[in-house]
Amino acid sequence: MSTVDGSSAPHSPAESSLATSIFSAKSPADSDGHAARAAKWRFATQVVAVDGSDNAHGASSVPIFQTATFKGMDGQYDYTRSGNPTRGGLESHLARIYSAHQAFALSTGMTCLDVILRLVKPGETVLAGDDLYGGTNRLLTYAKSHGGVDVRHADTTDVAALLPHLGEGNKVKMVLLESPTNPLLKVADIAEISAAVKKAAPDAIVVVDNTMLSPYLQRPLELGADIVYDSATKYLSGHHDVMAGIIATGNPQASKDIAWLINAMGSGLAPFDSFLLLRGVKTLALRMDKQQANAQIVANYLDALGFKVHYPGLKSHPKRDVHFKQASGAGAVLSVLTDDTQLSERVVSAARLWGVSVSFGAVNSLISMPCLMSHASIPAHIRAERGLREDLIRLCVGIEDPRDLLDDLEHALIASGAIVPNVDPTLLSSDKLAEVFRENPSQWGIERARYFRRPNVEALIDGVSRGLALDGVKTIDSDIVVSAPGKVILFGEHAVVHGVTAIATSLNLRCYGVLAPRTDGKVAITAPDLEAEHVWDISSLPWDLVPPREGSAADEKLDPVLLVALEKLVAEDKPTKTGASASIAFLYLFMAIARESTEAPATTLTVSANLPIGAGLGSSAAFSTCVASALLIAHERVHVPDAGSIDPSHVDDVDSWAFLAEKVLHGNPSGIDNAVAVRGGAVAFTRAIEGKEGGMDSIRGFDSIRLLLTNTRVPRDTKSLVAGVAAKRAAEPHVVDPVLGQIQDISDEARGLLDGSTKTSRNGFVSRLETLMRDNHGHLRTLGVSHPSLEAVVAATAAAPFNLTTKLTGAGGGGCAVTLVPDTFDDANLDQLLANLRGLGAEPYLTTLGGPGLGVHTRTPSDLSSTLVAAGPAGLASWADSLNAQWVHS
Ligand SMILES: N[C@@H](CCSC[C@H](N)C(=O)O)C(=O)O
Repeated sequence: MSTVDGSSAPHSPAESSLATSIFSAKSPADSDGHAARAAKWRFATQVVAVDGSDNAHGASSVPIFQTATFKGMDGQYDYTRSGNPTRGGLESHLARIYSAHQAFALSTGMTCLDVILRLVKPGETVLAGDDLYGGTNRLLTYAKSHGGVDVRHADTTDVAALLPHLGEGNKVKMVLLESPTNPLLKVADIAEISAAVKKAAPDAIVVVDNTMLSPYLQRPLELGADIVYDSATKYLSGHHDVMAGIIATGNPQASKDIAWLINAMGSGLAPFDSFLLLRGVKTLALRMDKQQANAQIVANYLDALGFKVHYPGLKSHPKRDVHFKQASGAGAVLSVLTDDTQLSERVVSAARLWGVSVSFGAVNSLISMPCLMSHASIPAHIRAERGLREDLIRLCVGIEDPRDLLDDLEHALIASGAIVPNVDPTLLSSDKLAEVFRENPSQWGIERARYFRRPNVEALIDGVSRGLALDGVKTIDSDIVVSAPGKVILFGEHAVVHGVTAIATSLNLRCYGVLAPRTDGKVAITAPDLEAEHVWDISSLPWDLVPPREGSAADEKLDPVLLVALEKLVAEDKPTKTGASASIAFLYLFMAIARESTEAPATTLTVSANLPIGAGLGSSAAFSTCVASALLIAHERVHVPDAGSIDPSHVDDVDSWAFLAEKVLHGNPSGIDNAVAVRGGAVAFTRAIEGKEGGMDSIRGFDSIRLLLTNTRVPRDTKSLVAGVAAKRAAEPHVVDPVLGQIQDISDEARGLLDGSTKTSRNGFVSRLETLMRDNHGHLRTLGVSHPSLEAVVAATAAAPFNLTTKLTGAGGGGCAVTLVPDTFDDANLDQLLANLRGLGAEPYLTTLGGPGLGVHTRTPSDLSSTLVAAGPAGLASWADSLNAQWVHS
């Protein structure tokens, strides 16, 4: 019985708990920070790294202290019932991998439950699940009949079903859960139940039997449970050559109580068995990965044959989302119904490679009939009441080659008559199936199974292997952190449609993205501002549809077939329109850049922006730039220097991919928004029209200027505003054409000011820009695209003492206005102006014009995704600053 850190272990044999491990009692010197690094080891490392360095002879595995007694009166150990170094070594190791305060090794899983149940006094209540292992049910029944304990059962998949037992007047001392349950694989929300119990019955403890998953896949103490136990006979030891049980406790009181009971009862694990368990546990992660991959293959196979399969790894599992919220895998036990008990018996008897045996968790696969075997001790009528059907077959999957497992299972299914291979589906028409269903619903399940053709086993295995990353998942080493700015059109909106040059500049309101590694073969997007939250198996994406491509730049056109396939795929999750567009754009780039599934890195992209979305300020281009740059960096197609700026050819590549994403989002964008988002500064854009040559020129190097950006919050319809100007031009060319000419002059002059070819002082520069803005706004008013809400902002900013110049930006008809704020403008006046604008119902943002484009953080600490989301739009700027300003830009 050992503490994780060895610190609170008793030192006198006279005390009840004596089991401080010889391996954790003293810590080796930690001059190189080893302890801090070791604390971050992943599970597969921790489980192997048994700390055996402190034993007297340097034995590299924990020795077996096969002794009942220890000499002396003041040593650490006196009697093996109270403590033994081999058991102590095991317990120290397990405490760590369970994230426990203390761990205890006992003789079996049922001994663990026996010890734990002794915490309940006569008259107190144990509230347990309604699907639970037969031995658990037996011991609970005994506690009721012989110990005066009030034992109740409820459906633990529904926290509401537990609440009536927990409130005032109830004496619930213990809530006992399995998740997933044995054998129906029902899932309880451990965190939700633990929180509900703590609230409604603060003195009650939550106990979880974690045997079905082991601590590798689920650690209930981290979810709020007080005590966890496992039958270590199963996954922990892994070879069915030792019986053992583990109790892991989450707090000092539970540890103290359990330690006392184990010593008093003498239920601690024997030294030789402790050694066997310690040996077995080292391969837990390795075995479990293979076992659950095989289980997924078997579950998919039976599901494809039309059987009702209970397995949290199947999409049809009703609590799949809850399961994967609390566990990192579906486990390796599944159960299946045939609708006919005798048929099930024939299937089980016909299996050869699958051993007919109770228990699970060993490296070899087992098949059983729970009602006749592991759960036979539950009376038949109670089994029926609890939905445990007699025809249920339990499959406990091992590490064999899955092709042999499927072959043996298929042989058993055919031999028993459960399936007929490769029946021509036309022989069993859907009409015929409907008829069978009407006459005999239970026969329908079997006929339906017959209807299905044999699944393509190789494809099934391949898909699962890739999905679960058995062939080595491709991912990235650490988080990739990128950012890109929004934009405003400073001059030339609307006129640009008619061939006039428009000038857009970047803002220091930005979108930030973190691309983080995953190890599960999936790709995900989390963009709360865009309502995008999706995860996909990489292997399930439509890779066959990715168009072939040469070179590093993106295609000019979107592939319509891939686009439609992705639209359908994303629609399955019923997203909002914005969420769907963002997800499709991300997936399109994810696939088109990778080209093949084997090249696609398992990652999660998390995105957040302090830029208003859908206000004409280039938020989608900033998003597209973040997606494109993060993915290109992940594929090492864009290299990020430690200092200086990103290579211009790489910047061009990012721009081409961001433009492609913009096409997914907007159909036919001009490209000006992504050009600004990628390059920053300003861009002069002229559309090729009526034989006139177009072009896009970057303008860099001008000093940024303070800008007040005011969102009127009046929604606008860009299409009809653009059409309105075209109609006006057709009707009144004598009015509109001269206006367009004057706007061209404004853009030309502004370009000269921004690129430095027109020399002037800083004040002259700002004041000339103000004049040009005032003129341009007047022209836009003439074109009919202003709006009372915009004119109210113009008036509010022009009023004394502010005297500032404002112009609408973008489509007009509402939307946003921009106001230049000269360097000398008084702060108190600025505060007053912001308040006045808010008073008009508008949303003002103080920002600057002309900041940098694409930014990439050069030395990224890990786990930034959650802090990015937690920062929220208002905290993003300080979040970015907190990354020590180690950014390089385009
Ligand atoms: N005869 C035994 C059956 C043990 S079942 C073991 C294991 N927990 C399982 O679920 O297979 C008994 O009655 O306890």
